[in-house]
Amino acid sequence: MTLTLPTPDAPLKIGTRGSPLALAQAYETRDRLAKAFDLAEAAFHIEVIKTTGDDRQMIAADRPLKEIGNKGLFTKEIEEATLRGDIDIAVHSTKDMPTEQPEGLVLETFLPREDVRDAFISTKYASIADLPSGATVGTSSLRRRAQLMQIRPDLKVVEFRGNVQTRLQKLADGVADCSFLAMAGLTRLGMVDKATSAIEIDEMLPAVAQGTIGIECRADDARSKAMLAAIHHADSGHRVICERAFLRALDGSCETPIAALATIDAGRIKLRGEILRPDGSQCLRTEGEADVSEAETLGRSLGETLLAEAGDGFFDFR
Ligand SMILES: NCc1[nH]cc(CCC(=O)O)c1CC(=O)O
Repeated sequence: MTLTLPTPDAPLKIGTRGSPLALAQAYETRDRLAKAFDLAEAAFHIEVIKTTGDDRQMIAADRPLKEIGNKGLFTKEIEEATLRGDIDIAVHSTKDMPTEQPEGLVLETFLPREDVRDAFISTKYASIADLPSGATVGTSSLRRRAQLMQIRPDLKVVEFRGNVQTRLQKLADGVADCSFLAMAGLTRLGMVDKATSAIEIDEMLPAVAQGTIGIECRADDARSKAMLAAIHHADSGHRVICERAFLRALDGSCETPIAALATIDAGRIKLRGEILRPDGSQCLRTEGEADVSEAETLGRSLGETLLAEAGDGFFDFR
């Protein structure tokens, strides 16, 4: 196949959400493609698409995410635009993506993974360990909530959402004593100085695919596939495929209390995973390793093992 590259008159259309982080991720994708194919910025068009997750009313700041129903909250409308051909490629935080893609779309491209850790953010305290008994934690993430309750059942959790600026304002207003964000998002926004400290993996295992940009396109779009192949980062891909297989086996989403992190060393992939009861009263952990070529199988088998161990109703609120 001869590749007909995009031009300013017939640009490659890149779809993204409109948040500052989403735009930064779309620009990174565009810049990597421009460099790989020696193209001008004008050969790309960035199309902002509003998703349910961006709808202010739908997602009023005090409404818990779990009530809204969240499979594909930040991705559905963008996937539909890709299928219609309104855009050619869709740039996502892989962490926000359901484990299955709609018929006709493929998710095969991942950019080099950023810092996978969560950030601790507070103007009063240096770290989780430094929080006094009964301190108030602002988060909307079921995973972070359950992990915190597991190690610090004395803490009080309040619902907390919004972009970095909103959260910092809420902290300044005393709505909570601390909050949490992914280090990757802060880094990509050039705001890593807003993190009070980075939380080590042993203290808080990150969400599946945290810190990884994933790019989706139509399964039959040979040009986009060929272009994306040039910017794919293989190791990040193996790691995310392993973690997402784990999540899929558990039938989880970005808002189930599930955490997992795969690492690669000398051709071997190692996965650590955990599931928690929403109130943090129980945490089941697993760990295993395999050849990198078995990344998906490793994730699935560890997920199946934990699922069997958990039994019915593990994720139910009680
Ligand atoms: N669910 C929201 C979301 N999706 C991706 C990121 C950060 C970037 C990433 O993890 O790739 C965030 C915010 C956060 O958790 O702080």
